[in-house]
Amino acid sequence: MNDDASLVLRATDVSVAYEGRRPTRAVREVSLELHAGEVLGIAGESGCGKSTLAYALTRMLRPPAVQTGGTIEYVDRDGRTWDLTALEPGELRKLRWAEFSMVFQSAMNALNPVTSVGAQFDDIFRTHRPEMDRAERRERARRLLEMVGIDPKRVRSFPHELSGGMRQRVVIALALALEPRLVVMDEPTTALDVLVQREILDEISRLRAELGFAVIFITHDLGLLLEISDSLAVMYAGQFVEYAPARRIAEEAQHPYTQGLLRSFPSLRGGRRDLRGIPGNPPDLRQDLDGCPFAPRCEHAFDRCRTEAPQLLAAPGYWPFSCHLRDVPNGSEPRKVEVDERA
Ligand SMILES: Nc1ncnc2c1ncn2[C@@H]1O[C@H](COP(=O)(O)OP(=O)(O)OP(=O)(O)O)[C@@H](O)[C@H]1O
Repeated sequence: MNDDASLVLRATDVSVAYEGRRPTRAVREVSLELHAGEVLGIAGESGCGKSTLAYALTRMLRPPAVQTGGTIEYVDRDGRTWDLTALEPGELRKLRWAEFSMVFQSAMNALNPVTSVGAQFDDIFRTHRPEMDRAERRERARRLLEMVGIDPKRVRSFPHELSGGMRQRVVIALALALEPRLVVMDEPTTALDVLVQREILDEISRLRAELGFAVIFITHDLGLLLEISDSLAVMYAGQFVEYAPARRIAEEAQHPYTQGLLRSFPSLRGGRRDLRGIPGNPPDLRQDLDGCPFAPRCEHAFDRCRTEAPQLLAAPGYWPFSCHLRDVPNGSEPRKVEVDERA
Protein backbone atom coordinates (compact mmCIF):
# COMPACT_ATOMS: atom_id res chain seq x y z
CA MET A 1 0.00 0.00 0.00
CA ASN A 2 1.12 3.54 -0.57
CA ASP A 3 1.21 6.02 2.28
CA ASP A 4 -0.14 8.83 0.09
CA ALA A 5 -3.64 7.55 -0.63
CA SER A 6 -4.31 9.83 -3.60
CA LEU A 7 -1.03 9.22 -5.44
CA VAL A 8 -1.49 7.83 -8.96
CA LEU A 9 1.90 8.26 -10.62
CA ARG A 10 5.35 9.16 -9.42
CA ALA A 11 8.23 9.52 -11.87
CA THR A 12 11.69 10.07 -10.43
CA ASP A 13 14.66 11.26 -12.48
CA VAL A 14 13.40 9.74 -15.72
CA SER A 15 15.79 10.05 -18.65
CA VAL A 16 15.27 8.90 -22.23
CA ALA A 17 17.66 8.88 -25.17
CA TYR A 18 17.26 8.09 -28.85
CA GLU A 19 20.24 5.89 -29.53
CA GLY A 20 22.51 6.62 -32.44
CA ARG A 21 26.06 7.61 -33.20
CA ARG A 22 25.34 10.71 -31.12
CA PRO A 23 22.38 9.90 -28.87
CA THR A 24 19.61 12.49 -28.53
CA ARG A 25 19.03 12.96 -24.82
CA ALA A 26 15.38 13.91 -25.22
CA VAL A 27 14.29 13.63 -21.56
CA ARG A 28 16.71 14.51 -18.78
CA GLU A 29 16.02 13.54 -15.18
CA VAL A 30 12.37 14.50 -15.08
CA SER A 31 10.45 13.96 -11.84
CA LEU A 32 6.73 14.43 -11.33
CA GLU A 33 3.86 13.37 -9.13
CA LEU A 34 0.24 13.04 -10.07
CA HIS A 35 -2.70 12.61 -7.72
CA ALA A 36 -6.21 11.26 -8.27
CA GLY A 37 -8.29 13.57 -10.44
CA GLU A 38 -5.43 16.03 -10.99
CA VAL A 39 -4.73 17.57 -14.40
CA LEU A 40 -1.01 18.05 -14.97
CA GLY A 41 -0.21 20.14 -18.04
CA ILE A 42 3.16 19.82 -19.74
CA ALA A 43 4.09 22.72 -21.99
CA GLY A 44 7.10 23.57 -24.10
CA GLU A 45 8.20 24.30 -27.65
CA SER A 46 8.36 21.62 -30.32
CA GLY A 47 11.21 19.18 -29.78
CA CYS A 48 11.65 19.77 -26.05
CA GLY A 49 10.78 16.15 -25.22
CA LYS A 50 7.09 16.25 -24.28
CA SER A 51 5.97 13.34 -26.44
CA THR A 52 9.01 11.29 -25.51
CA LEU A 53 8.16 11.78 -21.85
CA ALA A 54 4.53 10.75 -22.49
CA TYR A 55 5.69 7.57 -24.19
CA ALA A 56 8.11 6.83 -21.36
CA LEU A 57 5.45 7.33 -18.67
CA THR A 58 3.11 4.89 -20.41
CA ARG A 59 5.86 2.42 -21.30
CA MET A 60 5.32 2.93 -25.01
CA LEU A 61 8.88 3.84 -26.01
CA ARG A 62 10.04 2.01 -29.11
CA PRO A 63 13.62 1.71 -30.42
CA PRO A 64 15.74 3.70 -30.93
CA ALA A 65 14.27 5.31 -27.77
CA VAL A 66 15.48 3.81 -24.49
CA GLN A 67 14.85 4.85 -20.93
CA THR A 68 18.35 5.43 -19.62
CA GLY A 69 17.48 6.20 -16.02
CA GLY A 70 14.86 6.82 -13.40
CA THR A 71 11.85 5.04 -11.96
CA ILE A 72 8.14 5.25 -12.74
CA GLU A 73 5.72 4.06 -10.08
CA TYR A 74 2.03 3.65 -10.72
CA VAL A 75 -0.48 3.14 -7.91
CA ASP A 76 -3.54 1.17 -9.01
CA ARG A 77 -7.11 1.55 -7.74
CA ASP A 78 -6.46 -1.05 -5.02
CA GLY A 79 -3.52 0.95 -3.69
CA ARG A 80 -0.91 -1.42 -5.09
CA THR A 81 2.29 0.21 -6.36
CA TRP A 82 3.73 -1.04 -9.65
CA ASP A 83 7.22 -0.27 -10.87
CA LEU A 84 6.29 0.39 -14.50
CA THR A 85 9.86 0.15 -15.71
CA ALA A 86 10.15 -3.42 -14.40
CA LEU A 87 6.79 -4.76 -15.64
CA GLU A 88 6.56 -7.89 -17.76
CA PRO A 89 4.67 -7.35 -21.03
CA GLY A 90 1.73 -9.44 -19.71
CA GLU A 91 1.39 -7.30 -16.58
CA LEU A 92 1.67 -4.14 -18.64
CA ARG A 93 -1.15 -5.31 -20.94
CA LYS A 94 -3.38 -5.78 -17.89
CA LEU A 95 -2.76 -2.26 -16.63
CA ARG A 96 -2.99 -0.53 -20.00
CA TRP A 97 -6.55 0.63 -20.80
CA ALA A 98 -7.86 -0.63 -17.45
CA GLU A 99 -5.66 1.58 -15.25
CA PHE A 100 -4.10 4.08 -17.63
CA SER A 101 -4.74 4.90 -21.25
CA MET A 102 -3.46 7.23 -23.91
CA VAL A 103 -4.89 9.67 -26.44
CA PHE A 104 -2.45 10.85 -29.05
CA GLN A 105 -2.63 13.54 -31.68
CA SER A 106 -3.39 11.40 -34.68
CA ALA A 107 -6.71 9.64 -34.17
CA MET A 108 -6.27 7.93 -37.51
CA ASN A 109 -3.14 6.18 -36.27
CA ALA A 110 -4.86 5.13 -33.06
CA LEU A 111 -7.86 3.61 -34.85
CA ASN A 112 -7.82 0.50 -36.94
CA PRO A 113 -8.95 1.66 -40.41
CA VAL A 114 -10.36 -1.72 -41.46
CA THR A 115 -12.68 -2.46 -38.52
CA SER A 116 -15.82 -0.73 -37.33
CA VAL A 117 -15.87 1.52 -34.29
CA GLY A 118 -17.84 -1.15 -32.40
CA ALA A 119 -15.26 -3.81 -33.17
CA GLN A 120 -12.55 -1.59 -31.65
CA PHE A 121 -14.48 -1.36 -28.40
CA ASP A 122 -15.03 -5.12 -28.62
CA ASP A 123 -11.27 -5.73 -28.72
CA ILE A 124 -10.75 -3.89 -25.46
CA PHE A 125 -13.70 -5.51 -23.68
CA ARG A 126 -12.85 -9.03 -24.89
CA THR A 127 -9.33 -8.71 -23.48
CA HIS A 128 -10.13 -6.97 -20.20
CA ARG A 129 -13.75 -7.89 -19.48
CA PRO A 130 -14.12 -11.42 -20.81
CA GLU A 131 -17.26 -11.88 -18.72
CA MET A 132 -19.17 -9.37 -20.89
CA ASP A 133 -21.28 -10.95 -23.64
CA ARG A 134 -21.74 -9.48 -27.09
CA ALA A 135 -24.89 -7.54 -26.25
CA GLU A 136 -23.30 -6.01 -23.16
CA ARG A 137 -20.22 -5.00 -25.11
CA ARG A 138 -22.33 -3.35 -27.81
CA GLU A 139 -24.49 -1.55 -25.26
CA ARG A 140 -21.46 -0.25 -23.37
CA ALA A 141 -19.84 0.95 -26.63
CA ARG A 142 -23.04 2.83 -27.53
CA ARG A 143 -23.14 4.48 -24.11
CA LEU A 144 -19.48 5.50 -24.36
CA LEU A 145 -20.07 7.07 -27.78
CA GLU A 146 -23.03 8.97 -26.40
CA MET A 147 -20.88 10.14 -23.51
CA VAL A 148 -18.44 11.83 -25.90
CA GLY A 149 -21.23 13.36 -27.98
CA ILE A 150 -21.44 10.88 -30.84
CA ASP A 151 -24.62 9.28 -32.13
CA PRO A 152 -24.55 5.68 -30.81
CA LYS A 153 -25.53 4.42 -34.28
CA ARG A 154 -21.96 5.27 -35.27
CA VAL A 155 -20.90 2.08 -33.55
CA ARG A 156 -21.29 0.51 -37.00
CA SER A 157 -19.22 3.17 -38.81
CA PHE A 158 -15.66 2.78 -40.00
CA PRO A 159 -13.05 5.42 -39.12
CA HIS A 160 -12.94 6.88 -42.66
CA GLU A 161 -16.68 7.60 -42.44
CA LEU A 162 -16.13 9.97 -39.50
CA SER A 163 -14.88 13.56 -39.41
CA GLY A 164 -11.54 14.32 -37.73
CA GLY A 165 -13.29 15.62 -34.63
CA MET A 166 -15.51 12.55 -34.41
CA ARG A 167 -12.55 10.24 -34.77
CA GLN A 168 -10.77 12.02 -31.93
CA ARG A 169 -13.92 11.67 -29.80
CA VAL A 170 -13.97 7.95 -30.56
CA VAL A 171 -10.35 7.69 -29.44
CA ILE A 172 -11.26 9.47 -26.20
CA ALA A 173 -14.23 7.14 -25.68
CA LEU A 174 -11.94 4.14 -26.23
CA ALA A 175 -9.44 5.55 -23.74
CA LEU A 176 -12.22 5.88 -21.16
CA ALA A 177 -13.85 2.52 -21.94
CA LEU A 178 -12.56 0.77 -18.82
CA GLU A 179 -12.71 3.87 -16.58
CA PRO A 180 -8.95 4.26 -16.10
CA ARG A 181 -7.44 6.28 -13.25
CA LEU A 182 -5.06 8.09 -15.58
CA VAL A 183 -5.34 9.29 -19.17
CA VAL A 184 -2.26 10.67 -20.92
CA MET A 185 -3.22 13.06 -23.71
CA ASP A 186 -0.55 14.23 -26.13
CA GLU A 187 -1.78 17.12 -28.30
CA PRO A 188 -5.23 15.47 -28.48
CA THR A 189 -6.87 18.38 -30.28
CA THR A 190 -4.01 20.03 -32.16
CA ALA A 191 -4.95 18.61 -35.57
CA LEU A 192 -8.53 19.91 -35.28
CA ASP A 193 -10.00 23.29 -36.08
CA VAL A 194 -10.40 25.73 -33.22
CA LEU A 195 -14.14 25.29 -32.69
CA VAL A 196 -13.93 21.51 -32.58
CA GLN A 197 -10.89 21.80 -30.29
CA ARG A 198 -12.92 23.93 -27.91
CA GLU A 199 -15.84 21.47 -27.88
CA ILE A 200 -13.59 18.50 -27.25
CA LEU A 201 -11.68 20.26 -24.47
CA ASP A 202 -14.94 21.14 -22.75
CA GLU A 203 -15.99 17.51 -23.15
CA ILE A 204 -12.75 16.28 -21.59
CA SER A 205 -13.18 18.68 -18.62
CA ARG A 206 -16.77 17.53 -18.11
CA LEU A 207 -15.85 13.84 -18.28
CA ARG A 208 -12.98 14.29 -15.89
CA ALA A 209 -15.24 15.99 -13.37
CA GLU A 210 -17.78 13.19 -13.80
CA LEU A 211 -15.43 10.20 -13.78
CA GLY A 212 -12.57 11.56 -11.67
CA PHE A 213 -9.61 10.31 -13.70
CA ALA A 214 -6.25 12.10 -13.56
CA VAL A 215 -4.87 13.60 -16.77
CA ILE A 216 -1.44 14.38 -18.11
CA PHE A 217 -2.15 16.85 -20.88
CA ILE A 218 0.63 17.73 -23.29
CA THR A 219 0.61 20.61 -25.73
CA HIS A 220 2.78 23.45 -26.95
CA ASP A 221 -0.17 25.76 -26.20
CA LEU A 222 0.54 27.24 -22.80
CA GLY A 223 -2.59 29.41 -22.85
CA LEU A 224 -4.75 26.34 -23.18
CA LEU A 225 -2.91 24.51 -20.42
CA LEU A 226 -3.32 27.38 -18.00
CA GLU A 227 -7.03 27.03 -18.50
CA ILE A 228 -7.41 23.31 -17.92
CA SER A 229 -4.51 22.29 -15.65
CA ASP A 230 -4.25 22.09 -11.89
CA SER A 231 -0.48 21.94 -11.99
CA LEU A 232 1.80 22.83 -14.82
CA ALA A 233 5.27 21.74 -15.85
CA VAL A 234 7.20 23.78 -18.37
CA MET A 235 9.71 21.73 -20.30
CA TYR A 236 12.83 22.99 -22.03
CA ALA A 237 15.62 20.93 -23.57
CA GLY A 238 14.36 17.70 -22.03
CA GLN A 239 14.00 19.11 -18.50
CA PHE A 240 11.28 20.57 -16.36
CA VAL A 241 12.33 24.18 -15.81
CA GLU A 242 9.27 25.26 -13.82
CA TYR A 243 6.67 23.10 -12.07
CA ALA A 244 3.96 24.67 -9.94
CA PRO A 245 0.20 25.17 -9.63
CA ALA A 246 -1.11 26.45 -12.99
CA ARG A 247 -2.93 29.35 -11.37
CA ARG A 248 0.27 30.55 -9.75
CA ILE A 249 2.25 30.25 -12.98
CA ALA A 250 -0.40 32.30 -14.79
CA GLU A 251 -0.01 35.06 -12.22
CA GLU A 252 3.68 35.00 -11.37
CA ALA A 253 5.76 32.72 -13.58
CA GLN A 254 9.35 32.77 -12.32
CA HIS A 255 11.43 31.22 -15.08
CA PRO A 256 12.38 33.56 -17.95
CA TYR A 257 11.46 30.80 -20.42
CA THR A 258 7.97 30.46 -18.95
CA GLN A 259 7.62 34.23 -19.02
CA GLY A 260 8.66 34.20 -22.68
CA LEU A 261 6.15 31.44 -23.49
CA LEU A 262 3.40 33.36 -21.75
CA ARG A 263 4.13 36.30 -24.02
CA SER A 264 4.29 34.12 -27.14
CA PHE A 265 1.01 32.22 -27.21
CA PRO A 266 -2.48 33.45 -27.86
CA SER A 267 -5.06 32.04 -25.52
CA LEU A 268 -7.74 29.80 -26.95
CA ARG A 269 -10.48 31.90 -25.35
CA GLY A 270 -9.44 35.13 -27.08
CA GLY A 271 -7.53 37.72 -25.08
CA ARG A 272 -4.61 37.96 -27.47
CA ARG A 273 -1.27 38.76 -25.95
CA ASP A 274 1.39 40.79 -27.69
CA LEU A 275 2.82 37.58 -29.11
CA ARG A 276 6.50 38.35 -28.91
CA GLY A 277 8.20 35.05 -29.64
CA ILE A 278 11.35 33.97 -27.84
CA PRO A 279 14.31 34.78 -30.11
CA GLY A 280 16.66 31.93 -30.97
CA ASN A 281 16.19 28.17 -30.97
CA PRO A 282 16.33 25.39 -28.38
CA PRO A 283 19.67 23.58 -28.13
CA ASP A 284 20.54 20.45 -30.07
CA LEU A 285 19.78 17.61 -27.66
CA ARG A 286 22.63 15.52 -29.06
CA GLN A 287 25.07 17.96 -27.43
CA ASP A 288 26.19 18.03 -23.82
CA LEU A 289 24.69 21.15 -22.31
CA ASP A 290 27.01 23.32 -20.25
CA GLY A 291 25.28 25.63 -17.84
CA CYS A 292 21.65 26.61 -18.20
CA PRO A 293 20.24 25.31 -21.52
CA PHE A 294 18.15 28.47 -21.87
CA ALA A 295 21.08 30.89 -21.27
CA PRO A 296 21.80 31.59 -24.98
CA ARG A 297 18.22 32.89 -25.40
CA CYS A 298 17.77 34.49 -22.00
CA GLU A 299 17.77 38.26 -21.67
CA HIS A 300 18.80 37.94 -17.99
CA ALA A 301 21.72 35.51 -18.47
CA PHE A 302 24.95 36.25 -16.62
CA ASP A 303 28.31 34.44 -16.38
CA ARG A 304 27.24 31.71 -13.97
CA CYS A 305 24.32 30.74 -16.27
CA ARG A 306 26.82 29.76 -18.97
CA THR A 307 28.87 27.42 -16.80
CA GLU A 308 26.66 26.00 -14.06
CA ALA A 309 23.32 24.24 -14.58
CA PRO A 310 20.65 25.61 -12.23
CA GLN A 311 18.64 23.05 -10.28
CA LEU A 312 14.87 22.83 -10.08
CA LEU A 313 15.01 23.09 -6.27
CA ALA A 314 12.29 20.67 -5.35
CA ALA A 315 12.66 21.13 -1.60
CA PRO A 316 9.27 20.54 0.01
CA GLY A 317 7.12 23.62 -0.14
CA TYR A 318 9.39 25.59 -2.47
CA TRP A 319 8.35 26.77 -5.88
CA PRO A 320 10.41 24.70 -8.29
CA PHE A 321 12.02 26.62 -11.12
CA SER A 322 15.56 26.13 -12.40
CA CYS A 323 17.13 29.56 -12.74
CA HIS A 324 20.11 31.23 -11.08
CA LEU A 325 18.15 34.47 -10.76
CA ARG A 326 16.62 32.89 -7.69
CA ASP A 327 19.97 33.29 -5.90
CA VAL A 328 20.84 36.76 -7.15
CA PRO A 329 20.74 39.52 -4.53
CA ASN A 330 17.64 41.56 -5.29
CA GLY A 331 16.51 38.79 -7.63
CA SER A 332 13.57 36.56 -6.93
CA GLU A 333 13.46 35.13 -3.45
CA PRO A 334 13.06 31.36 -3.25
CA ARG A 335 9.35 31.03 -3.74
CA LYS A 336 7.28 29.06 -1.28
CA VAL A 337 4.23 27.23 -2.50
CA GLU A 338 1.64 26.05 -0.04
CA VAL A 339 1.90 22.31 -0.18
CA ASP A 340 -1.86 21.69 -0.25
CA GLU A 341 -2.10 23.58 -3.54
CA ARG A 342 -0.05 20.90 -5.24
CA ALA A 343 -2.35 18.12 -4.13
N1 LIG B 1 12.55 8.51 -33.49
C1 LIG B 1 13.42 9.46 -33.14
N2 LIG B 1 14.74 9.31 -33.38
C2 LIG B 1 15.65 10.24 -33.01
N3 LIG B 1 15.33 11.38 -32.37
C3 LIG B 1 14.03 11.60 -32.10
C4 LIG B 1 13.01 10.66 -32.48
N4 LIG B 1 11.81 11.16 -32.06
C5 LIG B 1 12.08 12.35 -31.48
N5 LIG B 1 13.42 12.61 -31.49
C6 LIG B 1 14.08 13.81 -30.95
O1 LIG B 1 13.80 13.87 -29.55
C7 LIG B 1 13.62 15.21 -29.15
C8 LIG B 1 12.30 15.35 -28.43
O2 LIG B 1 11.24 15.10 -29.32
P1 LIG B 1 9.71 15.04 -28.85
O3 LIG B 1 8.90 14.64 -30.05
O4 LIG B 1 9.61 14.23 -27.63
O5 LIG B 1 9.42 16.56 -28.49
P2 LIG B 1 8.04 17.30 -28.35
O6 LIG B 1 8.24 18.35 -27.34
O7 LIG B 1 6.94 16.33 -28.13
O8 LIG B 1 7.86 17.96 -29.78
P3 LIG B 1 6.55 18.12 -30.67
O9 LIG B 1 5.68 19.11 -29.95
O10 LIG B 1 7.08 18.64 -31.97
O11 LIG B 1 5.95 16.74 -30.78
C9 LIG B 1 13.75 16.07 -30.41
O12 LIG B 1 15.07 16.56 -30.46
C10 LIG B 1 13.51 15.09 -31.53
O13 LIG B 1 14.21 15.46 -32.68
